[in-house]
Amino acid sequence: MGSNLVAFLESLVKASWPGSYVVVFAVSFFLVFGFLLRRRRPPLPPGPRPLPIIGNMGMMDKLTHRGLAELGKEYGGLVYLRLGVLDNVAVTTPEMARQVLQVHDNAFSNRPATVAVQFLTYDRADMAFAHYGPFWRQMRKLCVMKLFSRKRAESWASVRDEVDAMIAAVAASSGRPVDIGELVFGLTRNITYRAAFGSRSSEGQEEFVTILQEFSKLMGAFNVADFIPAWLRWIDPQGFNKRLAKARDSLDRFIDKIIDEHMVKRKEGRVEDHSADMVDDLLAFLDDGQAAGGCNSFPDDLQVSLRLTRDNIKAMIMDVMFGGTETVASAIEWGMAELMKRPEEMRKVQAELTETVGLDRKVNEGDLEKLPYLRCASKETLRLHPPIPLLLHETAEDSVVSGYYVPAGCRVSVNAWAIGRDPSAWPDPDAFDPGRFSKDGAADFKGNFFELIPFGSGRRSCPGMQLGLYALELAVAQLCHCFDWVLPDGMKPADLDMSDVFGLTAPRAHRLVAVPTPRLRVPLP
Ligand code: HEM
Repeated sequence: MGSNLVAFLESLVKASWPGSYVVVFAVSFFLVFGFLLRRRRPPLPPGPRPLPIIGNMGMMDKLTHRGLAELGKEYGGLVYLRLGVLDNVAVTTPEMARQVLQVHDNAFSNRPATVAVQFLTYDRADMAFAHYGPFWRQMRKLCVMKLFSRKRAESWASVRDEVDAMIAAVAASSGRPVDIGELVFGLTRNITYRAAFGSRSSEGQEEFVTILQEFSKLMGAFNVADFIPAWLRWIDPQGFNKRLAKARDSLDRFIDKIIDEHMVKRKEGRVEDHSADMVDDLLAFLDDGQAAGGCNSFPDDLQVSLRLTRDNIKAMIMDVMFGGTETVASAIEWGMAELMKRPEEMRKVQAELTETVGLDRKVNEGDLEKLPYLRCASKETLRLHPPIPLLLHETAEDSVVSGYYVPAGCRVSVNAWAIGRDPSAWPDPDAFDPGRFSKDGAADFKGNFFELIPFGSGRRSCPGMQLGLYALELAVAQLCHCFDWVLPDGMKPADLDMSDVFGLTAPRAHRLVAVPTPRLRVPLP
């Protein structure tokens, strides 16, 4: 290759074409400059040797939280993989997570998006996939101050009411096996649906669930287009593009109708602050010449510059549905499964509930902060089973982390699952032991304790954390307080299967089924 190039340059000079000296000089300059630059650049992080063109695509089955944790043990906390044309780095230790999410957070705060995600989020018109920048900052403010804030009565009321409805459904099945997985997935879907659209009608919900399922399949599917150069994507050998267009059309039809109904309600002045849902909140920013007014009671700095399109509103609603449904459902189901596998831990949680709440009423919101062991059990559940096992980030610029070069546009997977089970951070890391948190007061989710990052840390951390924790703790508290549970068909706790499946979230591979019997002295409604 080198000798061919030299021969080519010589032939240019021999041809004595007037421009040839300029071409020879320019090519030589760029070769020497490129060589010097690469020599001065620190090495890429260690990792398995990539093959020409396809890189490490032969190891696609390793790209799960478990597979990447194994690679981390072999190569260290920062592992480099090349997938087709894409640079990838996996982060598997608390210290490397701190480097990426805190020390170099400016460079690591973009989000990667597959072809499907890009299309289904209306070209990153949402917050979760928006690149870090002014638009994302304004959306984030809107979420933290309004959509998911403590003051937003409708979201919190929907958690309370829906948990009560779930407890009534369990009471009606007393003495018979209950599919807890199915139950809690329905619970969180109802909570987010109602918080987003204000409606409890199950009629529209079924259509919406079908749309969500198709979105979820498309976002998680393997698509060749993600690994080839952009100019070749039109080939679309798997016929993905048609399915993507159809899925987005269905969402357009569904949400446009809801937006239109909400706009009529706003025009007629029928929206009040306390009953506003997320569509109402977002419509206050719609760029249709009639923004503001109605239920808009935002802090001044938010009212200044945020103007949304219908696409922004649709994409944002999908963020809430995806961000708040499977994550919370998976955490509740794992929490209940761990407590059933360790009956002595279930007894400790129930003893605390009996002592604090008594057996004559259900748990209410105010009780939660007086239940420290329940909080420890929630932390332990999220340590062992972070609902989003890989936090997906992308670099905005070239960086050097712990002496290794990470190029701009590199996809970064921070392995929250591996970090929660890192043996140098957690003694006996695979054991469910809530008591470990009673001793360690520093272990919280505020973002500075990198050994425990189920909600991420830093700029892109979860804005729905308070709402998610509230739903998780209220549901687990209510299920443990109102009922005693045994596994069906004489199954022993030790036989309960605890395997998971890998996707954007990591739910249980097999749904948790158990038999409830009432525990309170008062009848449940
Ligand atoms: C147990 C419950 C939950 C867990 C464990 C969880 C976890 C996470 C994680 C790990 C991230 C990414 C952090 C990062 O990349 O560094 C995230 C982001 C996000 N979550 Fe949650 N989440 C939960 C509940 C919720 C709820 C209830 C909502 C909304 C109602 C929500 C909305 C979001 C959104 C919109 C983002 C994107 C933030 C951004 O990119 O700036 N999450 N969540």
